[in-house]
Amino acid sequence: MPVPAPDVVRAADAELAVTDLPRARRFWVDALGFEAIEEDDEVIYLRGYEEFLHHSLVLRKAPEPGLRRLAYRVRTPEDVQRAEEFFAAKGLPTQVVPAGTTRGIGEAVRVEDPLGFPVEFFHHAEHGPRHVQRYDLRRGAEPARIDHFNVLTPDVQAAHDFYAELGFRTSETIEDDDRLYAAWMFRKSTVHDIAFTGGAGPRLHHIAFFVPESHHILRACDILGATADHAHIERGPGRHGVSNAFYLYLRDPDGHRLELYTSDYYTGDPDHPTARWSVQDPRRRDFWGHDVVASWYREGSTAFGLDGEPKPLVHPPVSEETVHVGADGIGVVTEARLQQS
Ligand SMILES: O=S(=O)(O)c1ccc(O)c(O)c1
Ligand SMILES: [Fe+2]
Repeated sequence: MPVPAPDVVRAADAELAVTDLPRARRFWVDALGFEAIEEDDEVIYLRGYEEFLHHSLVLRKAPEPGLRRLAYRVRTPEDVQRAEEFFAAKGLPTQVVPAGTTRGIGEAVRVEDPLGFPVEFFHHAEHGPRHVQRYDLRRGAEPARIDHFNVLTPDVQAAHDFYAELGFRTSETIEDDDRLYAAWMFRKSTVHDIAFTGGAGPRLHHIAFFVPESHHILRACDILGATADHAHIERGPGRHGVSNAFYLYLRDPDGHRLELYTSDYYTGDPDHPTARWSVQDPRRRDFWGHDVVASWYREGSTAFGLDGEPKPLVHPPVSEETVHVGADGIGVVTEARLQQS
C-alpha cells in the first residue's frame, strides 16, 4: 500500500548559514529592504511585506556558509505526519523537530530528499503583522514573499520524477531528444515552487523572492550601484524565456544566490499544459537572447545534511552549459550572426 504524499501548499521558508551576520544584514535588510522581524547575535528572521507568516527567510551565523533547510508549508497538521511517513517509507533520513525550533514555526519534520537536500515540512506557524500596505515601511526592492527554490542536481530526470511522486506538477522544461536539462515544478498556482538545474549537487542554486513590479528590480540595481555594491549583481535584469518572469540574480556576501522575480503566470487549472523548451533555443533562459554568465551554471551553495555535515557532490555526465556550446548559446548566437554577416 503506497504511503500517500503530504499535501504541500507552497515553498514557504528557508534557512541559510552565513559567516558574518552584520555584513549579511547590511545586504539583505539595508540594501534589499527585507524586514528584520526578530534578531540576536546568532540569527536574523527576515520577512517580505506580503508574507503573513512569522518570516520568509532565516539567516543563521555559522563558521561555513551553506543551505540548512528548504521548507514547505503543508495544508494540515496531519500532513506533517504524512510527510514523515512518506520519506521514512523510502528509507530516507527523517527527524521531527519540536515547535519553536525555528521561531514562529510549529512542530515540523525534517528529511533528506533522494537528491540529498535538507527539506522541512510544517503546518502551524505564527502570523506576523500585515505589512503589505505599510508603504511607509516598505523599502529597497520591497520583497513580498518567497516564491521558489532552485537546486543543482546531477540527475534532473530523477529529481523531476521524485517531486512528481510528491504531488508537484511540471510547468516548463528544457530538454532535447536525449535528456531533461531543467524542470520547473509547482504546488501553488504559479510557475514553480522548486526548479532543478543540472549540475554537481546537491547544492542550492538560488532562493527567489517575488517583488511586486519590475521597477522594484531596477531599484535594487540602482541601490547597489549607488553604494558601489554592484559586484553583488550576477545576472540580469532581464526577461526569462522559461516562466516569462522579469528577473535579477544577486549574490549575497557569502555567495548565496538569490533571485528577485516578478510577473510570471497562473498555473492553477488541472490540465495546465507543460511548456517544453529546446536546449538549443537561445531565448529559453533569457527571452532577449542575452547569454548566461558561466558562474550562473557553475556555482552554488553547499547543502548541509540533517547531521549538519556538508553533502558530498555528485557530478552530472553532461551539462547544459557544454551541450549549448559555451556558457549559454554563444555558439548558436555567433553562428547565427556569422550567417547574417
Ligand atoms: O533562466 S530560466 O529562464 O531558465 C529561469 C526561469 C525561471 C526561474 O525562476 C529561473 O531561476 C530561471
Ligand atoms: Fe528562479
